[in-house]
Amino acid sequence: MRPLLPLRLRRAAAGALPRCFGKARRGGSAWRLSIEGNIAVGKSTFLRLLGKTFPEWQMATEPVAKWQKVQASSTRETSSSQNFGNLLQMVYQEPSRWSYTFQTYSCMSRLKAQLEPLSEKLLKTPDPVQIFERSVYSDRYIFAKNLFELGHLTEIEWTIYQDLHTFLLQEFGDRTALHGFLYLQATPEKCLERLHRRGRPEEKAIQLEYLEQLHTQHENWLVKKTTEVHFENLRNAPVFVLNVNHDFEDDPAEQEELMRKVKAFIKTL
Ligand SMILES: Nc1ncnc2c1ncn2[C@@H]1O[C@H](COP(=O)(O)OP(=O)(O)OP(=O)(O)O)[C@@H](O)[C@H]1O
Ligand SMILES: Nc1nc(=O)c2ncn([C@H]3C[C@H](O)[C@@H](CO)O3)c2[nH]1
Repeated sequence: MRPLLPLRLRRAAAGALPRCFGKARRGGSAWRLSIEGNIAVGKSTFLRLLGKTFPEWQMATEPVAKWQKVQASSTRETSSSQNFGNLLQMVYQEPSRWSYTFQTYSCMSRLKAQLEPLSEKLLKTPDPVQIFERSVYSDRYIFAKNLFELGHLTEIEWTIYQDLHTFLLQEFGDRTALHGFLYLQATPEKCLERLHRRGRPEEKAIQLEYLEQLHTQHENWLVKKTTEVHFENLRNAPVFVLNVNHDFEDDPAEQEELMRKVKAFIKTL
């Protein structure tokens, strides 16, 4: 495994002072964070709030629509109109058949999102920040790991997935690295309540037990740090835990407080 310097050391080596927020733009870079959290905890809602509060930041939503309608990527010769199916529905209906396919596809779509160049607008911003909804890391250390532990990924599938994941992340190294994580934390019961309220058809059969398993995976990776991770920069990345059990959607004071906390966290990076 090629050793990767922790990102903050690489920034320091390149002359950028990691504690100085204003220097983040040197070398055309931005502060890169991922929002992590259980299904329906409120990541998209939180991302929209961040977008409203900090319109100059660049946000990358989770590409759920692509998973719900898998299409061939278009080339000059082919049109991308053919729909090959709803992979999200397929993985929930038949997890042992479709988990490997899903994780390969979701990992690739997250990798593409993390490799997107900074927008012109962001490049003109003095303190550029990019926020991703989940990451190539949650793909492996939350979902794929959980599916393997549940027996939906076989030993051989899990081995190949991990091999591919490690290879891709080592190859793209710096370009996929994140400076920190915003972990939206709520009880699995609260997530189930929100999941039912949202009513996404593919998720109808999700039971509390699945959300409990995913909650444990998040806690082990981001809070207890007992999950074995394979990337030096990931081991050292700061995690900011935000308790979002409280329904903040109609509470502007709570929203303001959450946004203030995020800004303060970024200033510590
Ligand atoms: N803090 C909150 N208070 C009240 N309702 C919320 C809150 N956050 C989210 N919701 C509601 O919960 C539901 C799920 O939220 P959202 O779609 O943002 O979750 P998510 O974490 O992005 O889900 P997924 O894991 O599927 O991507 C939505 O109906 C949303 O309106
Ligand atoms: N199996 C599986 N692996 C993933 O990496 C993954 N990421 C998200 N999801 C599911 C959760 C929501 O239903 C829906 C939107 O987040 O997609 C995933 N499911």
